[in-house]
Amino acid sequence: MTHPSPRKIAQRTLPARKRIALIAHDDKKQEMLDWATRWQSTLAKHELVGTGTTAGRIARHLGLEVEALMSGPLGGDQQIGTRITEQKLDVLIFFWDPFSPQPHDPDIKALLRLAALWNIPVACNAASADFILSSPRLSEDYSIDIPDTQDWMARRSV
Ligand SMILES: O=C(CO)COP(=O)(O)O
Repeated sequence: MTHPSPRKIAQRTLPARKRIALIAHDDKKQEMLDWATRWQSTLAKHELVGTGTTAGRIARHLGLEVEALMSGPLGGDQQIGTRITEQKLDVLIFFWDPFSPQPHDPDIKALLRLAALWNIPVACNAASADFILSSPRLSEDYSIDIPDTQDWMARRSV
């Protein structure tokens, strides 16, 4: 059964101090480290979280505090997705690898779906991540449209 898309929207405010998720697939980890090194002082002003291996490497190499969730193949992408759904994450930086199939491909697809659904800024490569990190909105409160969950539930008849 297909569901209609949400009809009514609500707002939520992304705080000035953003909760930013950092994730990179193995062949993209060095690129993520290089990118994070360029943005180190900016990233240090925000709250960082990541899938296990990515978070560990960024914390070790850059000396930044990064909350490490489970490694991606063990469910880390789903944990990040849960944070998005619970409105506890504001930005997703995910350098996924377009050349290597991943055992947890359904989890990756689910994460990207939730990021699209909940309208948070997402970067899947370094250029997009540069745009997000250089935006003045990164360090300001910023209001986004999200689905109105109460309206959605009220219209469900099953
Ligand atoms: O697989 C990942 C994202 O899909 C990343 O997981 P790790 O950071 O543990 O390598």
